[in-house]
Amino acid sequence: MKLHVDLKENGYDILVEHGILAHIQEVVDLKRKVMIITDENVPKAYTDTIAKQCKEAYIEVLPAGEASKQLSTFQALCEKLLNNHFSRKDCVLALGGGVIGDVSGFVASAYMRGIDFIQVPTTTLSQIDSSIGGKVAVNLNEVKNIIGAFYQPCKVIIDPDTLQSLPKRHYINGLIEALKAGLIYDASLFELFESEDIQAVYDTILYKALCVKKAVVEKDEKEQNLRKILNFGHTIGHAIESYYHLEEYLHGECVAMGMLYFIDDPSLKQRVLRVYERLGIQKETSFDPTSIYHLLCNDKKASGNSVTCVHVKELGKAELIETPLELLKTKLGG
Ligand SMILES: O=C(O)C(=O)C[C@@H](O)[C@H](O)[C@H](O)COP(=O)(O)O
Repeated sequence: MKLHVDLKENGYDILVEHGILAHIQEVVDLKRKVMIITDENVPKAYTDTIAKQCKEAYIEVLPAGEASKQLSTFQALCEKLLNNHFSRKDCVLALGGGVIGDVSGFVASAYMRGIDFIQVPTTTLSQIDSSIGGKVAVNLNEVKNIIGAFYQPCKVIIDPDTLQSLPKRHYINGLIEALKAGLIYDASLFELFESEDIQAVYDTILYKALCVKKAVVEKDEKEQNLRKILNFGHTIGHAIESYYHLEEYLHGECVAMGMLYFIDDPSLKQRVLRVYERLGIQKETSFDPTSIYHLLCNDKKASGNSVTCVHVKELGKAELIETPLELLKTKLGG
C-alpha cells in the first residue's frame, strides 16, 4: 500500500508492506552514508537487514525509553555525524519507536540545516502516528517535546511484521493513537475497536489512522489551527507523563487518561471506557491536581491565561475550545 502526503516540496510517500525491510534498498536511496539510529529493544536482526543494504552504514544504538529524548543525545548524535564526515547528501534513518523517530528527526533537521531523514517505524505508536507529519523533538527538564521542529521525512517505510517483537503493553500503547484518530475524525475507525478482533484488523486500523493523519497534516502542516485536533488527550496526557517523570506510564496510556476529560457526550464516554476495558487500559491514576495544573501550563497550545483544548462532543468530530487555565484547574479537581 502506498499513500502520498501532499505537502508540495515537502511531500513524501508512506509505504506499507509486510516484509519490506528485506528489500528496502529498492524503495529508498541507501547508496550513501546512512546513520541508522535505533534502540536496544529493537531486534538486531532488523538493523542488520537494513545495514547490509547500505553502501556505508553507521549504527547508533540508544538506550530504550524517553531518557534518550534529550539534548545531550541530540548533541552526541550530531557529533557522530560530524566526526564521520556526513555531508548534505547523506542521511539519517530512524529504526524504532516514537522516541527514536523524534530524536533522529530532530538531528536530521538541524545537522547542516537539514539532511535526508527516513522513518522506519517498528512500534504501533510510531507506525500509526509519530512517524508521519514531521513533528520532531526532544524533551527538556521532563517537559515533553519542548525543543523541536517541523521537519518532514523524505519517506516512511512501514513493515507491520516488525510488530511481532513488540511487547503487548507497547502494542496496546500505540493503538491509543488510532483510537484517538477515530474519536476526532473517523467514526468507522473507532467502531473497529468496539466490534472487531483488534489484532486481526491491525492493517485496516493502520490504514485508516494514516489517512486521518495525512488529511489533517495536509491541511495544516505547522499546526496553525486544525492540526491541534491531533493533540486530543495530550494536554493532560503530557502533564501526567511529566508528573511521573516520563517513566511510570507510556505515552499512549497517558493520552488515554487525558482524553477522558474532554469527551463531552456521556454515552460516548461509556463506549470509550468499554474499549479501554477490552484493551486492558488503565483509565485513571492518582496525582496531585495542582502539580498537574502547573505542568499543563507548558502545553504548546497555551497562551496567556488560556489553552486551546480539543473536545469531542460527537463521535468522529473534534472541536477546539479556548479554555481559561483556571477552568482546567477546576476540571482536575484542584
Ligand atoms: O502530529 C501531531 O500534530 C500530534 O499532535 C500527534 C500526537 O499524537 C503526537 O504525540 C505528537 O508528537 C505530540 O506533539 P506535541 O506538539 O504535543 O508535542
